[in-house]
Amino acid sequence: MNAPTDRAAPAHPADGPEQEPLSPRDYATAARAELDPAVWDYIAGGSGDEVTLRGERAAYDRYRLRPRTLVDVSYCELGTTLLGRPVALPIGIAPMAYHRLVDAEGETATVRAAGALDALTITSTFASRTLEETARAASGPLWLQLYVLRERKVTESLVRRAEAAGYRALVITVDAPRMARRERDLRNGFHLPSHIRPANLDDEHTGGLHTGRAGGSTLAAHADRHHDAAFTWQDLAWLRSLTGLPLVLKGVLTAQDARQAADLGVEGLIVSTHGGRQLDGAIAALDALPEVVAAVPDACEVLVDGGVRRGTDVLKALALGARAVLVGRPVLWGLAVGGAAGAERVLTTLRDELAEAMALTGRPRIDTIGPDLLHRSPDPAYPLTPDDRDMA
Ligand SMILES: Cc1cc2nc3c(=O)[nH]c(=O)nc-3n(C[C@H](O)[C@H](O)[C@H](O)COP(=O)(O)O)c2cc1C
Ligand SMILES: CCCCCCC(=O)C(=O)O
Repeated sequence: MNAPTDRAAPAHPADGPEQEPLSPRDYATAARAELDPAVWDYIAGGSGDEVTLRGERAAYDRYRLRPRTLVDVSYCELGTTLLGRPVALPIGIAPMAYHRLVDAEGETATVRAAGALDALTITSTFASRTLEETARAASGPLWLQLYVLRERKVTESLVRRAEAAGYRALVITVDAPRMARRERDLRNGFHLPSHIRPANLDDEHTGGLHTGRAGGSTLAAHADRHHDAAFTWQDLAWLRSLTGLPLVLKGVLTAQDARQAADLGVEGLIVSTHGGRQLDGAIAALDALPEVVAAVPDACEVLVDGGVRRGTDVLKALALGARAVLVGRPVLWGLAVGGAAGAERVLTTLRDELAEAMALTGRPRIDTIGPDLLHRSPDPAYPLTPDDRDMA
């Protein structure tokens, strides 16, 4: 059994004399060398046969770019707005549980990295720092991701705390009524090391996360106990009535659900397969994006996540109608390798690559990016190697 140990999160090797990683994938290689293998697997892995995990990358590789030339691209403007607030770039950080698995500081380091670029951060319900600590460390926009728990008063209290701490939106994850079977975690008997806990929840809702056994994942057992698998569209009205904060649904993949959400006055959608970690066999988020965008009025903003690893990926998602993309694993790789500075370098790389891609395709502003930029080829560019699978 390859269970995580109680050893401290890694010292950051990028501080040493080695060659600095250049791309997000370089960060993945460096992070993998650093992390406990069970932690690496928890982060890298997907559900089932990991078909959807691989599909997220393949979807991006199917698109080629159709550049325009002789356009003045001496300055490219990356700024946009999200839910009416300006952001410096259309790239934000996806909600991810337990950043302290990869860095002793955790979410407060991540949010400082995002703040340095004025990028959006979405903090997870299962953060390993409290939402208040994260808000104090933030200088960029901050949204809170919510898992709706059986005990509604816990959810309600998270909503109140988010309002008080200055969060600007609530992101309700709707693709995880239960946790999918993630076989890497089951094989590893994945559990949290003793110094890490879901800091936003009280002891009554955090038990059992620290003792693993081969064949089981304590995160899955915890979700079975506490997640409300009976939460439906009707219950969303309850959440709506609780707060004036904008609501964003994360994990929508069909026009039907998108329309239903927009009809209920939801302000935003995140098209997502949870990074290939929930329904295995689900359509890639990038492939679902056009139908979701077409189904909702402009007032309902559509973001996408899953498999974004290059600035050209961001460009492709924007061309298919996304208002912004979210990045998950690459941020944890950067954090593992270099703490806040490492996460910031990953985001900066993506930002600079996007600026380059905009210049080289003759699209100097976000509003010049549209579907005419894309050519869809029938097959992925390159078969994925086993290594790609883990970097996916
Ligand atoms: C380690 C890890 C933890 C995650 N935790 C959450 C979570 O707490 N809530 C949530 O809505 N999504 C969670 N996700 C899914 C991400 O928000 C996002 O959808 C996905 O990682 C995007 O794909 P990418 O990692 O390929 O960029 C998690 C993903 C990872 C890799
Ligand atoms: C899906 C229920 C447990 C959530 C744990 C954090 C998470 O979303 C993940 O993908 O891991």
